[in-house]
Amino acid sequence: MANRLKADKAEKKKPAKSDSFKPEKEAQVTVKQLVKDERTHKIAGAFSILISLFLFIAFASYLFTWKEDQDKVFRGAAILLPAEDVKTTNLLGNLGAYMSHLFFYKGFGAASFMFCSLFFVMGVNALLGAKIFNLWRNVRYVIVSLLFFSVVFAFVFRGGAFAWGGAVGNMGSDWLVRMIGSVGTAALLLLGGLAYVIWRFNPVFKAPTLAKKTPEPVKEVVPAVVIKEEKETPVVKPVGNKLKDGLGVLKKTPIADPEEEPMDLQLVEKDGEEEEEPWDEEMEEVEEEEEEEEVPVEAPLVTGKNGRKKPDPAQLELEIKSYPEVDQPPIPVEESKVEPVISQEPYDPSLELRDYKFPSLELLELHGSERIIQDPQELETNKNQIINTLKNYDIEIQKISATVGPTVTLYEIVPAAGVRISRIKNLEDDIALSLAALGIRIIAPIPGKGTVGIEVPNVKKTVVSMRSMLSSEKFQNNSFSLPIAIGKKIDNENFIVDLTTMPHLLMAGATGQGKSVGLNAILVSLLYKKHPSQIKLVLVDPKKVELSLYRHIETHFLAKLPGEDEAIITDTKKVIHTLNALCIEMDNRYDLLKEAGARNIREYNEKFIKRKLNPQKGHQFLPFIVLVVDEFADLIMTAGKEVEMPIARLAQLARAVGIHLIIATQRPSVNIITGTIKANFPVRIAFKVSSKIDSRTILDAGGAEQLIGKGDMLISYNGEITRLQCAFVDTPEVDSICDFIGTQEGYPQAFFLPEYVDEKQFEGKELDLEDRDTLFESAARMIVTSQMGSTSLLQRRMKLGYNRAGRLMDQLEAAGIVGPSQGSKARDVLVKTEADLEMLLNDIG
Ligand SMILES: Nc1ncnc2c1ncn2[C@@H]1O[C@H](COP(=O)(O)OP(=O)(O)OP(=O)(O)O)[C@@H](O)[C@H]1O
Repeated sequence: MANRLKADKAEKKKPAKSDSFKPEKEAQVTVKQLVKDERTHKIAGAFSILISLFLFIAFASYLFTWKEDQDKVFRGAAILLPAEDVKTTNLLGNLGAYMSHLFFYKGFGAASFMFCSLFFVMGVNALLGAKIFNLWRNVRYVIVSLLFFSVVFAFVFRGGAFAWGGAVGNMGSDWLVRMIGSVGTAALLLLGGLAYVIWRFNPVFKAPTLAKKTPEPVKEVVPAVVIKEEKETPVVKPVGNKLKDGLGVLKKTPIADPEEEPMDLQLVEKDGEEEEEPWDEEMEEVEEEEEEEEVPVEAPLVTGKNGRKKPDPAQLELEIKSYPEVDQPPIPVEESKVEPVISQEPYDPSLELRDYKFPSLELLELHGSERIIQDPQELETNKNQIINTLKNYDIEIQKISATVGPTVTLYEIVPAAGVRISRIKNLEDDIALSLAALGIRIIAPIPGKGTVGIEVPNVKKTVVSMRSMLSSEKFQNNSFSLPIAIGKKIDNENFIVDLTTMPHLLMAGATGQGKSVGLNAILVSLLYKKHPSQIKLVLVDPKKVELSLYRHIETHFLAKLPGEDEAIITDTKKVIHTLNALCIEMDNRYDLLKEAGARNIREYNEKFIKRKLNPQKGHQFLPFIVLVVDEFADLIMTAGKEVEMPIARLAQLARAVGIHLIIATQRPSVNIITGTIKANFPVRIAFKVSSKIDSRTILDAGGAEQLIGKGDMLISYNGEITRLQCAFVDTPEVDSICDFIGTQEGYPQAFFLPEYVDEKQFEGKELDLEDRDTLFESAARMIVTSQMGSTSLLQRRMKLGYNRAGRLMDQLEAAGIVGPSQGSKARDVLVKTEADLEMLLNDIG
């Protein structure tokens, strides 16, 4: 330390004789050391403050006593000598009178008060050992003010007896009057003063708008609330629109998609408006300066004149009406007025990767002809066989129709009057046996139809290419938050749904039946529709090969634990950590939502985009997180409850905060797909499984054992079981998509999940400052900068679990940075400035 001036070396050299009992000797202290010593600084600081006070009192007193003392102080410094018997009336005696005379009369007049402020600033900085005030700025101000005001005072009070401007002021004023005359001097000084005020405060000069009629919403925008809101977030200005619309380039969905989109499998929903909506706006940051705080208020007017960004009135009105409730809670009236301003400058989460290009459909292949092959011969044979078989069981048919799908054909039968459908259901196995064909599934009755369905595999099957699914109208123009193209139904309708409405997905199937292809289809759908800022994937792949292709997109789309090399998790221990980290992320997100008064991620992000949430308080745009586990059985076998519990917790609660799970398993037995898991995964997919029991475990119904493999699947969705042919995307296609994305500029690193620390590691450990948490210093800085001793703030900002954040807080308390816990209230922050903190951190080393 600088203030430790005892010389250790000199002491060491001394023999341990009688000398050792002597007190330590003062070492030679050089002037340089003395000047650097902090005690010297403190003394100088205190002295400087004292001078400032002294001058202030003396000057103030001088204002009243100058007349009486003037003839005495004219005698000069002699009045300070002991021999002189002179007594002045200044409150601070002869010295006070003399100094005031010096500063006022011979110096700068009343402007001399500026010296008090200068000494005060220097004193405070030196005494506290921190740059509380910017010294050079103050010196500049003082010099300019001394010169300016002394001249102004001298000019204004010309001819007065009191030295308002002092010698310097008089000199300046006289010179100016000689040069440009009195009027010129007055004008010049006025201009000088005005120029300073304009430069410093940049006031708004408004020409009276007599004839102009400003549109109402813009006029309403001025209330104080707007200024306050915009103050908290950096102001950004949209300057362009980059939405691409050409062939082969997919349109993006808006970030704040409606989460509760009703699922209608029959209707292809098109949202024409979406194509026109600007999405990816280039934005440029405007420097945040106190003086420019009014810019947001003026912004709509200014940008309104800019041809590119001027919203037409209809659009404005639409925006106001579209979010009436979101703005309600705090101050309904003001908020609705605020709306038009904010919506003009929304936050753009894609800004950081504004040049990101979505993969084009050219990267996908068409696997064979997309045309469904209808073989009339085959249809006729099957029809006859069905009729004959049923006749054998005394079941008469009224009508039979066929729908040819990509893999199977559905024969729909209307039984003759009097035939009970339950009878056909009971004969299901016998009929299947008689038809002697693989993959027959009988649906009796077809829900909502009162007919019986018999699905018979086609001899020639059609591969459903991912490309045809993604180029479909339904995929391109939907308003789903997380659209996934799964496959084609028997009637050739594309099965495209919103993952957020599922909200989680369980997938099972024996080996080689199409699970991995199914997972790829889902992931590819998401990659085609989502910007890297909108979604993050957590990939768990115990088999180590299935998902490894996605490592190329790590910095774009993957999330991982801090400090991990690999983003794709293959190790069971790390899976447990990751799942727990996701639970922490979920809890943190719930805190954010609560604070924002939002019910789900959609509302939250909407508010964030509209800049209604302050990033300083830990708010940020929340991307969706999709956890994909390929081979869940392996994990459950090795880690059991440790995996099951966090998965169940996430499945129960994570939907509202935008975390969705997709879990695949080869072994759909009851000890793997437990009741807890099943209860929380309402949507389940079954590829071909080896037994009816397995089928029941997944779907609560048989049938999956009769599928024919190669992506033939059943999905239990909304209480209905539908047969689909899964979309096919081959490994090279996935590879080229990942390559295409991977070669583009990504974020500096993968998205970090909160750090999860196994509490067992800390058990029994004493709180020891020597053994501080690695995040101690960053936590200390964050707490001191924000001056909020809140554990939940630490949790959110640093993405920590409650326990770790709590431990950090205890360590900060032990280090004297925050005060003791005060229950639900935030702790007091004892260190007030960053400089103090740096000193403290240095001290505790
Ligand atoms: N939707 C599909 N359309 C056409 N063929 C498919 C489809 N899905 C899978 N296949 C065929 O089945 C093969 C095996 O599929 P996949 O690798 O997805 O099986 P899996 O269930 O993941 O197997 P494992 O559990 O052993 O990894 C694929 O290589 C492909 O030839």
